[in-house]
Amino acid sequence: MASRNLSRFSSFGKKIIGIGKNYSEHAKEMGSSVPSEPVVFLKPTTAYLTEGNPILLPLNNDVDHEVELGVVIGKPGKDISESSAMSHVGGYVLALDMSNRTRQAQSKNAGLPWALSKGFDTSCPVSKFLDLSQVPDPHSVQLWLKVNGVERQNGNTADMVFKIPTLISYLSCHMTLEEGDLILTGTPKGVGPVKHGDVVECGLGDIVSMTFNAEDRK
Ligand SMILES: CC(=O)CC(=O)C(=O)O
Ligand SMILES: [Mg+2]
Repeated sequence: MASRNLSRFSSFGKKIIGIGKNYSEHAKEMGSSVPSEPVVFLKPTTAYLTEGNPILLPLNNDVDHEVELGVVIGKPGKDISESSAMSHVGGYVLALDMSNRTRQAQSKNAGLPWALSKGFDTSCPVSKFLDLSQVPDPHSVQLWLKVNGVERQNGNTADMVFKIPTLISYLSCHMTLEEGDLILTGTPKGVGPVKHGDVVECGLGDIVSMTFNAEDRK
């Protein structure tokens, strides 16, 4: 695996590509079947949030937490093969894919895109950038999340349906991947609501953790 130091990224200013239902137990808890190819959505760059700033809950206040491993693209590419895909990874972040469930259910039922349910401001809290040496095996790390100190999610990236090389190859056949793009690789089971005043703490094994307060947006 190429070793590039991309710790110069203080934020990941490029597009955020979300992958849905990439853990079978989470697909099951959502009442969905396991997809036969990756389910893809986008979040705008205004979704990024760093520690020290609150998650602003949208007005209908029905937001779930989803803790995820984020893959940061370090080398641009199009039509990337699975065998070369990992050489395009520049590093990782711990990420939250905050999701407005009421709106998402409305969109699903109407056959409409998830953009508003997934893309509201502050819907993508991220940790500091982790370079490749900090996550030597991205397919074997624990993802955990607590709300107000109570565990809600605890899963392992080994259980991803589509592994990182498959995701990179698949996505790059549809859109050019740019340096600084972030791929959210899906969440394990245990998603649940976050309300005003809640404290959300999550981690990637003992590699990194982050904490965010949630507030109703004004
Ligand atoms: C049902 C979802 O919101 C899909 C998703 O984002 C996931 O991580 O799975
Ligand atoms: Mg997600």
